[in-house]
Amino acid sequence: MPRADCIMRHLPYFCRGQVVRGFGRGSKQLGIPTANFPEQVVDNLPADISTGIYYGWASVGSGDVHKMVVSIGWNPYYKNTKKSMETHIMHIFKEDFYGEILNVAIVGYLRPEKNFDSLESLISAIQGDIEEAKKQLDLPEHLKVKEDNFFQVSKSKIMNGH
Ligand SMILES: Cc1cc2nc3c(=O)[nH]c(=O)nc-3n(C[C@H](O)[C@H](O)[C@H](O)COP(=O)(O)O)c2cc1C
Ligand SMILES: Nc1ncnc2c1ncn2[C@@H]1O[C@H](COP(=O)(O)OP(=O)(O)O)[C@@H](O)[C@H]1O
Ligand SMILES: [Mg+2]
Repeated sequence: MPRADCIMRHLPYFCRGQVVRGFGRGSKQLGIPTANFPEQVVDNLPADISTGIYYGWASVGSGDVHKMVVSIGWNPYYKNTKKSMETHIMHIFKEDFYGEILNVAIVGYLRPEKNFDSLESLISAIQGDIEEAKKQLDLPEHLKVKEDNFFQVSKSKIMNGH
């Protein structure tokens, strides 16, 4: 079976988890903050979901649903030894949201993780991913996932707690 089919079989893929601290490189070095999931969430991904760069929708707590890009893997540029799953949300937040619940719906695959010979080329690749994701997410098949019950449930659950 072609590689892309293996990935697509799982999509859309929904998951939620608490936002934890990573290495603090996302915003400081790259200018692109990524909300990192705990190890447990990463370990629970389907075994055959490929590492790489994906796009989809995300919300924080019971907040609005925004476009996002997510990187799953070992960040070859930084040679991480632990697999991570990091989401950059295409939205300006007033403050950090460590400790909050991040809801993520992955709808499409962009590319495998790569190594780069400079920080500038890593940054421009990520910026290219963001532009491509924004375009893809305007397609009707992807837009409908934004309205999925997954995001509604996260709202009602949190409201019931008050
Ligand atoms: C859309 C996107 C694409 C990425 N692509 C790569 C990649 O190809 N290679 C790589 O080493 N890291 C890639 N990264 C990961 C960045 O290196 C990572 O976000 C950065 O190390 C921040 O890590 P931190 O949250 O632990 O601070 C990507 C991140 C995003 C959001
Ligand atoms: N648009 C955004 N997308 C993702 N995270 C954001 C965004 N805006 C602010 N943040 C905050 O920035 C943090 C990620 O910054 P980053 O530099 O990647 O640090 P870390 O290594 O701790 O993940 C997130 O956990 C979140 O609290
Ligand atoms: Mg991060």
